[in-house]
Amino acid sequence: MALIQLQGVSKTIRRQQLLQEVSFSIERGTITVLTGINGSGKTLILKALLGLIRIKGIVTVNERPLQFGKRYPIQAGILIEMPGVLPEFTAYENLRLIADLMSGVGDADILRILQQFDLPTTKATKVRSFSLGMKQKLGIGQALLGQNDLIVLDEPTNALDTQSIENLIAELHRLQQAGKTIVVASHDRDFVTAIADKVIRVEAGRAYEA
Ligand SMILES: Nc1ncnc2c1ncn2[C@@H]1O[C@H](COP(=O)(O)OP(=O)(O)OP(=O)(O)O)[C@@H](O)[C@H]1O
Repeated sequence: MALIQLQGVSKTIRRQQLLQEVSFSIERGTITVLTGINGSGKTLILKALLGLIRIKGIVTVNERPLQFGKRYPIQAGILIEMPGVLPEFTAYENLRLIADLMSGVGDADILRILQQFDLPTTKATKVRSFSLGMKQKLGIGQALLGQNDLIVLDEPTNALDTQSIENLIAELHRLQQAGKTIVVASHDRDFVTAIADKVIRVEAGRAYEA
């Protein structure tokens, strides 16, 4: 049974049809990757399946239709567009803020994420002094923290070095083994090949199963 299904999803903004009859399913415990050139519609599809934009068509989660503006039915960790990190706080404090909103996430979980992505664990280093790649890794860490059923990452390899991409691949495989469902948008071919169970090619607002 699919965790998420998109059926005939279309989106028009100012008379421009940006998504056209997008239909595909996301199976539980799999890694689905949306790939395609800049502006093809990957981010809009991610927003549609998260109920973040109003659409025509149907998105079901656990076989129930999603309703715009209603609470999302499952717990999701999300990185879309710029990472939402607070510059005056340390990496630990940024993750702690999210952990405090969740139950059962302790210091050990936070430290494991910091170590996995080679981020400073000290109280001295504020995020304001982080490089672009470090901020991106912290944004990924925010999405991976906690017991999320679904993890959605938009272009996670942006600004990451080779070692960090390898760490991310290992972490995504580990999460998949733990039964998480992962959806990623990426135009990084090697990364896509390394992680994808299913590839959805997005072209001019249409989606094709590769
Ligand atoms: N709020 C909006 N208003 C008008 N056009 C929009 C809006 N959001 C997205 N678009 C347009 O929709 C198209 C798809 O955008 P989207 O962000 O989904 O692309 P993408 O495939 O994620 O691109 P990238 O690889 O650059 O992240 C683009 O042409 C974009 O300009």
